[in-house]
Amino acid sequence: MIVTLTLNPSLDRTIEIGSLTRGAVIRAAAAHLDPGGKGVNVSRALLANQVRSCAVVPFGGDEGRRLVSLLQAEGIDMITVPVAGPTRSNVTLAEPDGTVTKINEPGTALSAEELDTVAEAVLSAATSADWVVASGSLPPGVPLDVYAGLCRRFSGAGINVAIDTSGPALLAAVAETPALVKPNREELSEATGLTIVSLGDAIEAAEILRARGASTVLASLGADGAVLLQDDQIWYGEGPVAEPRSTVGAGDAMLAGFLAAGARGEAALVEALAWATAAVGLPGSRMPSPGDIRRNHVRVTRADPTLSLRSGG
Ligand SMILES: Nc1ncnc2c1ncn2[C@@H]1O[C@H](COP(=O)(O)OP(=O)(O)O)[C@@H](O)[C@H]1O
Ligand SMILES: O=P(O)(O)OC[C@H]1O[C@](O)(COP(=O)(O)O)[C@@H](O)[C@@H]1O
Repeated sequence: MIVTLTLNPSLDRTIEIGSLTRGAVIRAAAAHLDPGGKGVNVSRALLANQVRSCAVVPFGGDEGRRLVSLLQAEGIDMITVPVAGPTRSNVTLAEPDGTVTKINEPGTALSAEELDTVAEAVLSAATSADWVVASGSLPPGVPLDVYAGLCRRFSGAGINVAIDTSGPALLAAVAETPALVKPNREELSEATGLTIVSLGDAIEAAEILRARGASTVLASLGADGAVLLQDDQIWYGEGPVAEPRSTVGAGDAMLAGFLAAGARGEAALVEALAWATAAVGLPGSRMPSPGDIRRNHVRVTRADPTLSLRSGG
């Protein structure tokens, strides 16, 4: 069983447009509303593929109630924690060539009492968990070491913790030896100060995170695929997407696929890439179901550090 924690969930509105012109009136071709936030999406992807999970979700205001009703409609197993501030809304502008522009609100502050209640919910759900996934940005006022505290709490209890966040919260968590971190290219670069233009740069940055405490690093590299550093092995993989619709949630689908496949080695990386590339082909942040996921187009090999990355760093 996999417990996910999303301290800063969102209502995700994805608006499909022809092209983005600042200052213009842009007529949208389509719009999608999805429940969002990184841990929420991991749970949605797991549910869509019949893997048991429990999502811990603070919610507030009209937006929060809408979020909970969307998650209920999907049949998500969750522990919801009512909080005073309204849940945020995040907007993505998606262009036909796959370019996305994301506007993520900061979210509203959680009080110390609310945070304690959320932490208790995670502890109670985690009694039967193999993994706890702590994912996404922190709302204002939440201590930057909150994920680090979870790592300390659960590594003592023999429960694996996966972290997908950025900035100081990522650095603090890495120091508490999480089983897994899933940075994207920007997060890797920010965490290490390295500019990442080749696979070798990404590997060097991931090695730094491992030296600081992360056991396994699954680094996603956008259209360039992903690299996995685990034990003494380094795997690289990618998969083509015939028609990109929206990359929102692709990283979350990747993490879900990796965990669903047992979180080890080449086979788990293939699964992670199959789920991520399937998500890119779906509108909004829709999570892929078994019928969307194709594994035979994913190529995973031993990593060649000299490989140049195509997409911008
Ligand atoms: N434009 C794209 N084309 C093909 N695959 C993509 C594209 N963008 C993302 N992906 C897939 O989704 C995964 C996660 O995307 P990425 O942007 O790195 O993470 P995040 O969504 O966490 O920022 C990538 O490793 C890749 O497999
Ligand atoms: O917590 P953050 O970093 O603001 O990110 C939240 C956003 O990320 C998402 O979880 C998508 O994440 P990815 O595209 O990184 O997989 C959205 O659902 C949500 O709006």
